[in-house]
Amino acid sequence: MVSQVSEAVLDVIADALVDKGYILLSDIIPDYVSLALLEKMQVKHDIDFKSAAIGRGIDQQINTEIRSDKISWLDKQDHTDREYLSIMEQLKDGINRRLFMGLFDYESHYAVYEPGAHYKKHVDALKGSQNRILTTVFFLNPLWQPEDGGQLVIYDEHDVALETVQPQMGTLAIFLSERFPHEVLPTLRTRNSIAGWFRVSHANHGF
Ligand SMILES: O=C(O)CCC(=O)C(=O)O
Ligand SMILES: [Fe+2]
Repeated sequence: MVSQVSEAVLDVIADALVDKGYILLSDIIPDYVSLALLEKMQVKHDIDFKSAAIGRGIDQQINTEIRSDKISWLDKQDHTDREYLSIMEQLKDGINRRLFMGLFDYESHYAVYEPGAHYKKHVDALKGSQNRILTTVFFLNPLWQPEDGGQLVIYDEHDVALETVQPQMGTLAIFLSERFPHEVLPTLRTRNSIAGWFRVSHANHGF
């Protein structure tokens, strides 16, 4: 079954990206999809999650002072992943139709933050190199409490905190990758999420 994102929701997302550059949504991904994704993460855990690296290409390195999550990339061939990716595809097309952003593809990974893990403040798009335009973070943690930590804090260009997002099951954050520094506060509970990036192609970007 492929779930549909309504035109009205796509309008809301596009308007928010123009007005503020980000949006937090809580009911865009159906529960049966979120539950399947969470179940898959829990089953896969310790099988092929790898320590996440920072940087790109030959500069890539693991630095647990900066980030200490473990990741596994989504795969179009997988039935459960495909359900999520098809919703992201609808977002891509809907946003492109409204805002002409030229979003071209989407890469995403599951991420597990074990107790104590965090990701220090950073910006997802390093000048020009990866063509990341829009970041998505989808959270898969039922019954999260503020005292569990692990919040996603989104800052503005002047490092003023704009939002402190609880990583609650079903919440999707979308923000412009170059504009918003953000961090994951140390978590006290195992924290599951899917981080993803809509990118423009090299050809579109003029490199
Ligand atoms: O999981 C989150 O809340 C954000 C993760 C993140 O910033 C990243 O993977 O780049
Ligand atoms: Fe990030």
